[in-house]
Amino acid sequence: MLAARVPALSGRVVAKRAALVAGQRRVAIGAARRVQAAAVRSIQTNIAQTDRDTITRLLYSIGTKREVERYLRIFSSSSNPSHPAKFAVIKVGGAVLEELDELALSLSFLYRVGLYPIILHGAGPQLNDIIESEGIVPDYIDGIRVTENDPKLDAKTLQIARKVFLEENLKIVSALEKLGTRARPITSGVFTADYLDKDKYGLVGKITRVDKRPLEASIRAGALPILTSLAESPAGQILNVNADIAAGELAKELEPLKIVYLNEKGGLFHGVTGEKLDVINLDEEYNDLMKQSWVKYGTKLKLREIKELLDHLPRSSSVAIISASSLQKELFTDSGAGTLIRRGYKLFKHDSIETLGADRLRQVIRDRDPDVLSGYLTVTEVLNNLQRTPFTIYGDEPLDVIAIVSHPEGEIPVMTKFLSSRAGVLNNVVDNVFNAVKKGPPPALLDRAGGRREPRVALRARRRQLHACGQEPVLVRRARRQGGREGRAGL
Ligand SMILES: Nc1ncnc2c1ncn2[C@@H]1O[C@H](COP(=O)(O)OP(=O)(O)O)[C@@H](O)[C@H]1O
Ligand SMILES: CC(=O)N[C@@H](CCC(=O)OP(=O)(O)O)C(=O)O
Repeated sequence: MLAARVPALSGRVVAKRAALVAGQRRVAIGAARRVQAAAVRSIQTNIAQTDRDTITRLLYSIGTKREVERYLRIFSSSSNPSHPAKFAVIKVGGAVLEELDELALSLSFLYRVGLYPIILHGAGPQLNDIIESEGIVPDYIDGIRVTENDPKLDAKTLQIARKVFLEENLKIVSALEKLGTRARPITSGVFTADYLDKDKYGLVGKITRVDKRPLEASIRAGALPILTSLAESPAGQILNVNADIAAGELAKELEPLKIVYLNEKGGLFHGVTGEKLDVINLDEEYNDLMKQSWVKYGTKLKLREIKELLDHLPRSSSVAIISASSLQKELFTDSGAGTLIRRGYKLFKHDSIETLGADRLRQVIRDRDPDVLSGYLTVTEVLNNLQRTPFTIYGDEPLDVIAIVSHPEGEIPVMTKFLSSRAGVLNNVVDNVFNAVKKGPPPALLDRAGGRREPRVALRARRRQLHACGQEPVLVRRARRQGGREGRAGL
C-alpha cells in the first residue's frame, strides 16, 4: 500500500521543504524581475533604430497586448492639436538626473510612440553640491530652500541656482537630442510668481499664473518641452520655486491624464519599516501620515503638494512616484510601479440602517451576502437578525466593502458580515475597512488580556469573502495596485 511505503514527514523535513519552496519562489520571482528588467532595457536600447510599430510590439513584453493597446489608445487620444499638452506631467527630481541616460531613454520611448509629456525638473542635490563647495550651508525651511536674502551675500544662491538649473536643463535636452528625440528648453515665460514670503525665504516664488502656450507651441513643433523650476515676478525678478510645487501648479493648469513624480528610489518608503508604500489613499491616510516622525522636510512638502493638487483635480486623478526605469511599466500596465497616491474614498461608521440608507444596504446584501445568494436567508431576514442586537456598520462611501459588527451589551463584539465587491478587493478597500473595524469603537476585538487581536470569525469571514471574489488573501498586496489602475482612470 502506498501509504505504508511513504514515510511520515518529520517537522524538520516539512520545514526544509517549505524553505526550499520559498527559496524556489524567490528565485522564480528574481528571474521574472530580471526578465522584465531585460525587456525594458532591450526596449530602451532599441529606441534609436525602431519605429512606432516596433516599439509598440516591444511594449508587449512588459504588459499584455490588451493592456498596452488600451493605454496607448487612451494616451494617444488624450492629446489633439487644440489641447496638445494633455497626456502627462512628469516631474524629474534632481537625484534622477544623475542617471540621465536612463531618463533620456524612457522619455524617448514615449516620444517614439507619439506621446509628448511635459517634463519639469529639479536640481536640488546639484545645487547643494555647488553652494557647499563655495562654503555656503544650504538652508531649508519646511522643505523649501531659503534663497539668499542676506545683503552681504547678495543674491548669490539664486545666481548659482539659475546657472545650475539651466545647465541641468540643457543636459536633459542634449541627452534627448542625442537619441534623435526633439526637445526644447523652456526656462522662462511659463511661471509668473509673487514672493512666497520675502522675509522668510528670500527670492522664492509662489506661482500665481501658468502660461501653457510655450509648452503647447513646443509640442506642436514636435519637441518635448523641458521646463526648469524658475519663475519671474511681474517686475521681472527671477524667483526660485520648489520643483514639486511647480509640477503641482503645472498639473493643476493642464489637468493631464497622468501625473508622475520621478525619484531615484522608485517610490515613497515607510521611514520605520523601510517598506515601499504601494498606495496612499489620502482621504483616509493623509492626517496620520503627516503626523509620522519620518514624514518631514521634502517628503512632507511633497505629500502636502500632492494632496493640494489632487483636491483640486477630479477624484479619479492620481500621482505616481516611480523611478525613471519604471516609466513604461507605470504607464502601460495595470500593475503600475512605485507608489500610487490618490484621494480614495472616505470610510464611514454608522450605528443604524437608516443613516447608511436602507435601500443601499439591502442592495449590498442582496448582491453579496452568501446566506442570501445561497437562498438560506432572505434580505429581510438578514436585516431582522442584524437588528436584534446593537451593531455598527463600517464601510467605504461607494459601498465596495461593508463590515457589520454586532456588539451585544456585556459581550465580546463579533464581526458578523464582511461583504466586498471585486473592486473593493482590488482597490485595497478591504484592508482599510478591516483596519477601521479593528480600531473600533466599539473596542471590538480585545483579547482576555485586553490586547487587540484579530477575531477568528472576522478573519474567516474575510478569507471567505476574498475567496468568493476569486482572490486568495495572499494576493491582496498585488491586487491592490491593479485595482488602483482600473479604479483610477476608469479604463
Ligand atoms: N520616505 C521617503 N521615501 C523616499 N525617499 C525619501 C524618503 N525620505 C527621504 N527621501 C529622500 O529624500 C530625497 C530628497 O527628497 P525630495 O526633496 O523630496 O527629493 P525630490 O524632490 O528630488 O524627489 C529623495 O531624493 C529621497 O532620496
Ligand atoms: C525654493 C526651492 O526649494 N527650490 C528648489 C528647486 C529645485 C528642486 O526642487 O529640486 P529637487 O526636485 O531636486 O528637490 C531648490 O532650490 O532646491
